[in-house]
Amino acid sequence: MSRSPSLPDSPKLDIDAEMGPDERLAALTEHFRDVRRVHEELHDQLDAARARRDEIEADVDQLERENETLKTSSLYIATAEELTDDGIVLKQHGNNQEVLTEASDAIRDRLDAGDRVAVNDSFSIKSTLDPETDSRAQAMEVSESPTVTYDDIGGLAEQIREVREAVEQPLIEADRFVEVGVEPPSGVLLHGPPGTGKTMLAKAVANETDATFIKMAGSELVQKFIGEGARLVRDLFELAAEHEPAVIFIDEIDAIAAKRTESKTSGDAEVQRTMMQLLSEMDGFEDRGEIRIVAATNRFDMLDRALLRPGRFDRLIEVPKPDPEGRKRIFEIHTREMNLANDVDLAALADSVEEVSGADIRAICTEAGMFAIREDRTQVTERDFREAIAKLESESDDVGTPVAFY
Ligand SMILES: Nc1ncnc2c1ncn2[C@@H]1O[C@H](COP(=O)(O)OP(=O)(O)OP(=O)(O)O)[C@@H](O)[C@H]1O
Repeated sequence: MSRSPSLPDSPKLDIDAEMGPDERLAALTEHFRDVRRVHEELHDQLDAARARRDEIEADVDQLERENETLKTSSLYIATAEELTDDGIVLKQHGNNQEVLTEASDAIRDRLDAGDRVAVNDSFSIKSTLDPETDSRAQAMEVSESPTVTYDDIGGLAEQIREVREAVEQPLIEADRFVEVGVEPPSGVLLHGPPGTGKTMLAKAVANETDATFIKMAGSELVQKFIGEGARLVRDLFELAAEHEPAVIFIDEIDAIAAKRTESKTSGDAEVQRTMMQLLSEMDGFEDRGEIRIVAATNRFDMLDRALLRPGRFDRLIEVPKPDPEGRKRIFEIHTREMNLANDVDLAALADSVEEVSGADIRAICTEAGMFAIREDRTQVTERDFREAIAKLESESDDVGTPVAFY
């Protein structure tokens, strides 16, 4: 800032009693001239000061406006992926750019990996955001690392091989697909009776590829989140982009993608909109990077064929009920942690139950364990299994054997 100019000296009147009238008049005239000169100088200084004040006021206005814009300017949303000693690894939503940034101790203290934060242009964290409590969070089950492994799945060796080829390889060896010049399958559709391990397969592939598992149930979209289906489908893909690599699992896809002629809700414009949104997300999928989509249905016959076109669910994998060998393996898996008596013959048990699913076998094992607990025993015997089978058979007779949709 420029310094204020120094004030002119006050003029002095040189007059004394010995002066004659002419001399006094001359001195007074001289003094008057000096006073006028000083007055003019002061006047000029005042004008300059006023001009300077106007300039400063204009600067202040400008700074105030800039300050206001800075205060109100939008912040970007990002996810704190990792809190390291070197700083916080952020992934910005939308473009997925990853950066390493710093945060104040106050912010860092209340931040966990996976939290959403608001960042400015230079990626400094301005605030942390509350976990989403909206329908998006309710409608989707997100699991950073599901614990299911291929080893936990019995009797589906061929299906595991196909899922690995269609989902796992494109995720972990994306470059090879580019080198060879083939498009990996966009989506994989698992179809088969309830409780046969479709969800397990999707979880296992997410686990084995260290991908985030994001599940959405088609039936909930149309029953629970009425009017929000299309938006939730869009959010689902956005969420996956924020958590790459990710496996999107859409369970009961038939609820949003039933053939128009057969669907009870065929007239429902909302269901149609949800399905159109899904198709458009899948069609614009190529540039989505490390996201794979797995869907499941036990009503394959009902599916709108538009869903099965190339570039959409173009890999169909049937997940049937297990054969005797598969049943034995599933019995082994679900009794791994159980204290079995020597008389338990899992192969014989597997042979004696036909038409059961993996979920049924798990229920038999749990029920057999309950019989032992009820009788205060620590070992589970063959008889416990037989009684468990009889009990579950009678229960399924009570509710009626499920109609064979399939
Ligand atoms: N092949 C299998 N091997 C081991 N356990 C199985 C198998 N299939 C099903 N289970 C058991 O049944 C449970 C339910 O299976 P899962 O949810 O994967 O079936 P699903 O095919 O997705 O069923 P739905 O069509 O009803 O959603 C699993 O958590 C697991 O305990």
